[in-house]
Amino acid sequence: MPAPAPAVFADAEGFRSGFACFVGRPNAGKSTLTNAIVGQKIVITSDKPQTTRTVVRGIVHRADGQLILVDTPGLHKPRTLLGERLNDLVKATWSEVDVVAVCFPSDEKIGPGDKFIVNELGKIRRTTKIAVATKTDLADPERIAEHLLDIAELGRETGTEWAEIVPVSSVAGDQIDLLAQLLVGLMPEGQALYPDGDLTDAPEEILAAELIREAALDGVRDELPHSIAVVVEEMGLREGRDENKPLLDIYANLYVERDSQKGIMIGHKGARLRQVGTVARKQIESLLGTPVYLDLKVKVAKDWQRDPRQLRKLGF
Ligand SMILES: Nc1nc2c(ncn2[C@@H]2O[C@H](COP(=O)(O)OP(=O)(O)OP(=O)(O)O)[C@@H](O)[C@H]2O)c(=O)[nH]1
Repeated sequence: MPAPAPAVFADAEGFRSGFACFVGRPNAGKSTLTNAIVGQKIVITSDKPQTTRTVVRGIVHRADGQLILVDTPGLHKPRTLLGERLNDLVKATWSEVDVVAVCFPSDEKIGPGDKFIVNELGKIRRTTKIAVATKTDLADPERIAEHLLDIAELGRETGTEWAEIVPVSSVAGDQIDLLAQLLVGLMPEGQALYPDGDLTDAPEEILAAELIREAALDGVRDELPHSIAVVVEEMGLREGRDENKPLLDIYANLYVERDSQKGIMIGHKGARLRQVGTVARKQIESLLGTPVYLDLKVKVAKDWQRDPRQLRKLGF
């Protein structure tokens, strides 16, 4: 991780800086909201629950402050060792940030999963909590009003004091700027923590691996999404290229848990893997701004979600 360097606003009076994280049950829209606030796709999203596994920071630069967003996996009842590790990661993050924003999707009623999260969050006393009603484009005004009341009620029931309750839509871009402004206002006074213009401090290898995983998740079903892990083994500019025509070589392995899954990932005559590679390559090129050569291989790491040694190897 590069050392944070002070930015131009470092000495501006009244400048605020700090850390916030979005939490919420799987699929609540946390990653999409992170990308919307940062203004660029730095976190992968998908319609499969529990997509987020790594903690990636998004950095929001505003005239009045700098907001560092930490993305966390959805908290859920753990069924595997991976599940337990992810839950631990979530709680460790909560106690380290200045503000925790709990996301409640407006198109769904508040349920036991949300209560579980807010109760757990209540145990972390000092952190400021706000509630975000996400996906308001999927609900009509009456439903949103009812949802906001339910969120306030959940706060009362669990003894949680919401510093704000904010409805937003990442897809429609509604109230995103307001949310950023409110979050910055809740940060402690202090100088910028990252250089101006940096959008994330996640290493490029991690970003590339995540974009490959996102492409691989598209169109797979059942338990296969959870079985996919991607590791970038090697990444570097190809030597001997003209300075104006760089090419970034990326060698990555896509792990699944069983031979049958390997077959599905590769597809008929390799068609599916080629498609995943093409989609991922374009996304990586657009994020990093360099043409990419992507060498993607599918490997089997038998039952890796339950095996401590393999989990470590895959970065968990
Ligand atoms: N219509 C609409 N859909 C949204 C909005 N925000 C997110 N979604 C969709 O909801 C799904 C889940 O979004 P994510 O951002 O991946 O959710 P998450 O909370 O990060 O999910 P996990 O990583 O599983 O914890 C995706 O299909 C998104 O496109 C929104 O504002 N409006």
